[in-house]
Amino acid sequence: MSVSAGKQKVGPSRPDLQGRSVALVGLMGAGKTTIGRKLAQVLQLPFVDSDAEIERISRMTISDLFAAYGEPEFRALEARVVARIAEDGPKVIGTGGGAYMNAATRQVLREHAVTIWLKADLDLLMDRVSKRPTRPLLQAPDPRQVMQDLIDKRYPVYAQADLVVQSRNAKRETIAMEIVAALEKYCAQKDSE
Ligand SMILES: Nc1ncnc2c1ncn2[C@@H]1O[C@H](COP(=O)(O)OP(=O)(O)OP(=O)(O)O)[C@@H](O)[C@H]1O
Ligand SMILES: O=C(O)C1=C[C@@H](O)[C@@H](O)[C@H](O)C1
Ligand SMILES: [Mg+2]
Repeated sequence: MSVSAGKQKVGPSRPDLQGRSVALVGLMGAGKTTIGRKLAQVLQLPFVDSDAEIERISRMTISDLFAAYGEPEFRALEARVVARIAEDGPKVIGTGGGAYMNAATRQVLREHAVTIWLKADLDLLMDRVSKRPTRPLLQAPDPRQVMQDLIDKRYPVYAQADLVVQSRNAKRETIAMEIVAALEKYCAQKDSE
């Protein structure tokens, strides 16, 4: 069976995920939500975004949750939501940027998903996130420095993901198909172990 993203037809087969989900991790602006949605179409799986799910359940925006309850409460809620999403059958999961920093969340994702780190450089991230003021951590006097600090702190942890795909200003379909190719290789190798 061949898979296609939009008009582009690429790749001979769909990865055999053996019931696992695919979870995208990485920093704010890397494209987890945007690419995740496209990837879900290609893999014919449901797409769930943990930030959107948190907003739906709480009926509050992420910014309002941070303001009303503080970051630690948000993180606790996020860990519960990601676990529930991951345990609930195969899908593509777009995680919030900080979700993978939680050790219990990493464990849940190890058990239920193939994790992909969408890696991006500072300029790309800043270009992307500067368009909308929806990310509370970046409502700071020097958001670029905040992002650099997050890169320093988080990249060694994101590096624990099963696969790394470089995010860049390429078509969403192109990045999604790179992920499919990486998944095919990864799953084929796992199956032969
Ligand atoms: N390949 C791409 N080409 C052009 N724009 C893109 C691409 N991928 C994402 N974007 C844009 O970059 C912005 C950030 O993307 P997105 O919201 O998917 O990031 P995210 O990783 O989910 O961030 P967060 O952790 O804050 O949820 C969005 O405006 C999106 O439209
Ligand atoms: O990187 C982060 O810590 C965050 C990323 C977003 O997805 C949201 O989950 C929130 O703005 C926090
Ligand atoms: Mg997102």
